[in-house]
Amino acid sequence: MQKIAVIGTGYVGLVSGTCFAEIGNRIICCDVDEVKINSLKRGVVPIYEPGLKELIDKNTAAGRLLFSSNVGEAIEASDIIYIAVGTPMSDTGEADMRYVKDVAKKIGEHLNGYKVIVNKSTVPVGTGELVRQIISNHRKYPTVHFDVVSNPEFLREGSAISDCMNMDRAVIGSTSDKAAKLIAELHAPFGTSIFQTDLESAEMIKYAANAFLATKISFINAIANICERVGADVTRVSEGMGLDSRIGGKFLQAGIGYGGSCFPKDTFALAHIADQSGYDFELLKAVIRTNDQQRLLVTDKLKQAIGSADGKRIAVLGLAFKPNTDDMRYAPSLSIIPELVELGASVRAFDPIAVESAKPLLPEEVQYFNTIEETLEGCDACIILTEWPEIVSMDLLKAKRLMKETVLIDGRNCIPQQSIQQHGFTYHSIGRRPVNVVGSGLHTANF
Ligand SMILES: NC(=O)c1ccc[n+]([C@@H]2O[C@H](COP(=O)([O-])OP(=O)(O)OC[C@H]3O[C@@H](n4cnc5c(N)ncnc54)[C@H](O)[C@@H]3O)[C@@H](O)[C@H]2O)c1
Ligand SMILES: O=c1ccn([C@@H]2O[C@H](COP(=O)(O)OP(=O)(O)O[C@H]3O[C@H](CO)[C@@H](O)[C@H](O)[C@H]3O)[C@@H](O)[C@H]2O)c(=O)[nH]1
Repeated sequence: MQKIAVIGTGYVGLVSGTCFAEIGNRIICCDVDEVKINSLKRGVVPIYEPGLKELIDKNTAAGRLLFSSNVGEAIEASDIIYIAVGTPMSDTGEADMRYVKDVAKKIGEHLNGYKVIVNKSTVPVGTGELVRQIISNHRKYPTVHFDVVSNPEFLREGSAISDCMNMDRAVIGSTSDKAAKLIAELHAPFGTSIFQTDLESAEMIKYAANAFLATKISFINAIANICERVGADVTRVSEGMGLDSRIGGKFLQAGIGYGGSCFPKDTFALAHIADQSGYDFELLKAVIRTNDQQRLLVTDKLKQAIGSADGKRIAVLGLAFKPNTDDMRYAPSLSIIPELVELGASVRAFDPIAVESAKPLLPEEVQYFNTIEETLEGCDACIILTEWPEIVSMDLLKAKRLMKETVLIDGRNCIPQQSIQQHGFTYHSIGRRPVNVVGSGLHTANF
């Protein structure tokens, strides 16, 4: 049993802290946000993540998982300190390091014995060294030692607990073999394979992994755009490509591009790190540009289908950046809906979970509904932005009866081809070819 303080109870701190408690450690999840900590103490979980509330309840009841807004006390009472604070995108695109620096200072001030400081936040190369310096500069007891480890997090929102419990690998970077071994042992109950390396390489692995996944997405989106022009079907193309084990089928789902709390900011941050190092990462900059352009396709396709959006009633299904989360960070809906409102459309929105997080971020003219059916009533077109299971399996026959015009813009290529064929929608996708159109070069069809 290790005594661990996890500093920062955002997505990563809360999920990884809870998973470390689940395997028998004593965890104090701490945060400067007292409102968040107080709600966690009352059993109210501030984020939506399947299975998280149940796991938190179980581990708090067992006394293994505690919450505190006294960060200093949590540091003093622990042997391993995980830094899991945010590193958001700054105005200039680089990672904003102010929270990591604040925490490092706090650790220095409360270093009352040997501790291993582990960085879980996604940070530029060199942060481990920076953290070491800040702690040293603020040490109350200069003879007390500590080691710094980089252990980046690879969980995905929506499947975070399973990702944490069944990691493909734990990346552990440190200059201290003793500290690296301690963190490797911490992961043993998960059965995780360990990849041990130096501090700087561990920090780079996280950015490189996210940038590579983002590249796969932008690549398949570019292929989808070509498919539309030449009459191929991107779904079949990505399936066929993915069967090559050197390529793999994951992250080849074409659509309106990536959003979320990580890919947008981490691609920008890596491009910035590259610039600073004197290397112009043109490839990554093209990935970012392709992603920005991809979400513009929605309104282009809408105009193509219904002409002007002015005065039209448009249903938007799905607001979160992906299913199974209420996270709205860099969600495509945040740029597409304001554009629709600007074009004069009356927007009716549905999301099974994310409405409350979305409302403050969207124009006040947007109307929200509790069911897909209510949302679709009298609409001139329906746009799918998130592939929630209830949206993917919506009753298209009912939808057809409720809507004024049966126009469907599927930004996630998620509606089964057969359903579209059966129900006579004017269907626009991102590079899919309707099943009954052979070799026509068309990407839209009226059945
Ligand atoms: N969200 C993800 O899915 C994910 C996955 C892998 C890695 N990451 C990385 O992990 C880090 C955390 O991401 P997140 O989404 O959990 O962040 P978040 O922004 O949701 O939460 C960060 C938390 O840190 C707290 N905090 C800020 N300064 C603090 C301080 N001085 N002391 C104590 N608490 C403080 C904030 O109040 C907030 O609750 C980021 O670097 C991110 O890139 C995120
Ligand atoms: O084939 C695909 C796969 C994903 N996406 C989009 O890409 C974004 C990110 O999806 P996903 O990676 O599933 O979610 P995140 O929770 O953002 O997780 C990513 O970002 C985290 C934070 O760094 C990392 O820990 C994870 O490993 C990494 O997958 C979402 O908008 C998805 O819709 C696609 O468009 N096509």
